[in-house]
Amino acid sequence: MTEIYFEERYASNPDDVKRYDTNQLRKHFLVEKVFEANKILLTYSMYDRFIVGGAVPVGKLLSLETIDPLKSKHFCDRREVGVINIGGLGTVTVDGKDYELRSREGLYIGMGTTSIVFNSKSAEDPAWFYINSAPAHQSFPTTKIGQEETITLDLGKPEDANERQIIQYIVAANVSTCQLQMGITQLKTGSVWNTMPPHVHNRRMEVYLYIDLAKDQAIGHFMGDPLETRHIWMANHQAVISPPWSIHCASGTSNYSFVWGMAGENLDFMDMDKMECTELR
Ligand SMILES: O=C(O)C(=O)C[C@H](O)C(=O)CO
Ligand SMILES: [Zn+2]
Repeated sequence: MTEIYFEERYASNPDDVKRYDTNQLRKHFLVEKVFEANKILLTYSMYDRFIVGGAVPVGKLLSLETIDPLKSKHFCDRREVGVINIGGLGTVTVDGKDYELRSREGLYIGMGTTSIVFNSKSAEDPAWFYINSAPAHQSFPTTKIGQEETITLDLGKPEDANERQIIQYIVAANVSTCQLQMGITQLKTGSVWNTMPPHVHNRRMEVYLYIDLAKDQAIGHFMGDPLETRHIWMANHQAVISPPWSIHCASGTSNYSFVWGMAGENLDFMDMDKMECTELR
């Protein structure tokens, strides 16, 4: 029996968030613990009913079984799932079929799947499976996204300290998906700003998981109404929920990467209402 822990997060009204103090901001939007050995940790956000979590199998299998808030027999009865491995070599077995995932490889799992089992090749270097999930209306085939199947966009400039690569895994151009999109953005050495100029997309919520950040470094993540921004200080392997009305961008004390995941009204990755950085308040 797999130990699955879940937490539920309700959606907040932007007018209320203006009055949140540091602890309230962290309680509602920060996901401090995403990964724990031999457990599946999940956070169910009411923003687009997006689930974010992690599975780290160390010397045993972990099975993504349903959780009570879903009131469904299987986790994927009404949902699709995206997985990106940020650890060592591992396998995801979907309805009996093995998908081997190296580090930075991804998997889309379609609605109607009845069994999802995570395994690591080695207990010394376990796989770290990062999980995103959203409600689905149609069953699309389970599809592995190797690094060669990703789409890379080069953005930013070193002189603006935001030179980075957006690596798209689950986007409509390469995987059939109902509403879930996922990818990784990697900042070049010396660049610290992601998503600058920032944007909102009222049609989609988004979650960022920060990775590749050294232990003695930190991320200052900006969120909120563009004219009422707030910040949350974050560490490596923490995630942050961005409501559809909120900007989501950060500066690190060094370079880093992050996994982004989105769900909502459309699959148009470029649907963003951008702000000039000089307009932010
Ligand atoms: O650095 C960036 O720019 C991003 O990675 C942007 C995210 O992908 C995003 O916010 C997409 O809506
Ligand atoms: Zn975004």
